[in-house]
Amino acid sequence: MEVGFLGLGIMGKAMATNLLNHGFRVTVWNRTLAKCQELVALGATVGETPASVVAKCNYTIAMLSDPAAALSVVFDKNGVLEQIGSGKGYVDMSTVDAATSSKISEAVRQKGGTFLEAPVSGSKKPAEDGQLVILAAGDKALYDDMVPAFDVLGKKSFFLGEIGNGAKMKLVVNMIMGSMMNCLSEGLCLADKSGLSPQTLLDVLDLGGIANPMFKLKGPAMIQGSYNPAFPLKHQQKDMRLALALGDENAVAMPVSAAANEAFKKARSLGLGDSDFSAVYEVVKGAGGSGQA
Ligand SMILES: NC(=O)C1=CN([C@@H]2O[C@H](COP(=O)(O)OP(=O)(O)OC[C@H]3O[C@@H](n4cnc5c(N)ncnc54)[C@H](OP(=O)(O)O)[C@@H]3O)[C@@H](O)[C@H]2O)C=CC1
Ligand SMILES: O=CCCC(=O)O
Repeated sequence: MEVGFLGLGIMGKAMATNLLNHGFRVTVWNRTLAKCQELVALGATVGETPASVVAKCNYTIAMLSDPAAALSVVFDKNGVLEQIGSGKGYVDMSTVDAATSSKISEAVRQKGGTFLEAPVSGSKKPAEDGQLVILAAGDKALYDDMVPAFDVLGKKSFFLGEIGNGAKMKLVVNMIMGSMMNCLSEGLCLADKSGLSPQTLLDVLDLGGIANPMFKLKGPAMIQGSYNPAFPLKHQQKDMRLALALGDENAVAMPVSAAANEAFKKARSLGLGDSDFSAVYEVVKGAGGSGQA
């Protein structure tokens, strides 16, 4: 199967590499074109623009940072829309809001193409290992066509129905994850300040009912103050912002998530946007450290 791939950031690079390793023919494009060279070494071909990738491939996947990037790659000059049409499918796996996804879907369909949103749960390592969870919605025939690629990229894919449902599911999941990360940060801080070992706290958590892979993976690095980005904090804050807007639309009060969003915003203001999202621990430590015991 031949696929185009737009966006070679942390996730896109891992996903495109995986497809190449499994025998897919892949044509890549990235805004910073130099980043394509690593993929060329693995057998990829380079497209000079998103439009040229779509012209070459019947199926094109995008993995871009945020709604602005997702829209730009489709609607701007040399964008996807210039070449999309009958017989061509476009699959956006970026995390965006439902309105962004709907706008892209309508434009692609107006040109005769098909569209699927397919954001993913799982980070850099699951992307490298083909263990993502794919949350697809939109054109069912395109979903069926993409199953061979999804089987390589993920351990499970869901088809969630109409456009917007994949985006919303992803935002709900990441809203929960961002709140949990803040809660873990407060717990580590509280353990430390009250004379307990943060590592022992992690050991206790891992044996109980709230054990989870995120605490197990991120906790030890947080204790070391190490925030090598797997999931950049600026993207987690974007997801909190979009999830809170979804709560607003649906009149759902989310005070816990709103507080978590403030902590991520604060972290961004401290220059931690490109660090891993677990760097929100630095904000919690700062707040916790300013007063008397
Ligand atoms: N990292 C993770 O753990 C996960 C991330 N996601 C989601 O996947 C998406 C990608 O994440 P990730 O790979 O981590 O992000 P990165 O920041 O590593 O990569 C972002 C990509 O978007 C491109 N980009 C940014 N702005 C524009 C623009 N205006 N026009 C064209 N291209 C643009 C970048 O190009 P350039 O190289 O030129 O900057 C790069 O290819 C995000 O929506 C994120 O929320 C989902 C699940 C997990
Ligand atoms: O959007 C990023 C999700 C990261 C994860 O699921 O671990």
